[in-house]
Amino acid sequence: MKDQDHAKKNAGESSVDLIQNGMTVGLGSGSTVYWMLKQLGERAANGLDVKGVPSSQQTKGWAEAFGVPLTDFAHVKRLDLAIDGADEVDPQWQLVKGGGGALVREKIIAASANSLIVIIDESKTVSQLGAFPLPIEVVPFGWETTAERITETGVEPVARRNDAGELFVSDNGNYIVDCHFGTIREPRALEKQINQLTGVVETGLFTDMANNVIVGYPDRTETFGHSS
Ligand SMILES: O=C(CO)[C@H](O)[C@H](O)COP(=O)(O)O
Repeated sequence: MKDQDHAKKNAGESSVDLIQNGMTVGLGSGSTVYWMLKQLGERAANGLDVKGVPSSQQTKGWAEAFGVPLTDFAHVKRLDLAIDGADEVDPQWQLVKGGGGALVREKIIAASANSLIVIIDESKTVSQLGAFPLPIEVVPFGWETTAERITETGVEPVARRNDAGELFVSDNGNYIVDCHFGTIREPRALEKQINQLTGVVETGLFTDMANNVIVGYPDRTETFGHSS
């Protein structure tokens, strides 16, 4: 296993220690979350009473494979906590997410949780957001015009495609455009600006949402936040 994978594994596994008996937990998406799910499945098998709400079809599949009991928003209105990865985390814990294309459901889950725990390997920490292309989910109808409106923010959006070269379709049936800002100086303002554009479903900027950040290294983790 590569050092980065060890770091992701450490961060993912360590986050499970914050899950208490009886909790309902939002389950994020991505390769760091994979390790969290694996560990959570083991804890559930050993008697931890927990229910998860998955943020993507991929997460749902992994959770089922690992034996993590699942529920949905038809049955729970609030989550005790959410655990999710990120593509970039700045010193104020503003996040860029959506590299895996699950940003809309991830944000609904984060907004419904009493606490958001972000699990990352050390490579995700940045002094300023923007090097990672910001994903924006857009409605398919007239998406070209939505992309044109997004250029008002000073960026040329690039439609995400799958390996076959077709437009990538999210779990919600929408498209994603990736925006190479380079530097995002005011994440809060940019998040608001983009979300007001007609045709935009959601952006991968998650501002003022994270409560804890667990940074994984190949040999340890560091936890930052209210309970650290
Ligand atoms: O936002 C996400 C998916 O939409 C992921 O949390 C993000 O891409 C990080 O993924 P990984 O843990 O695989 O590096």
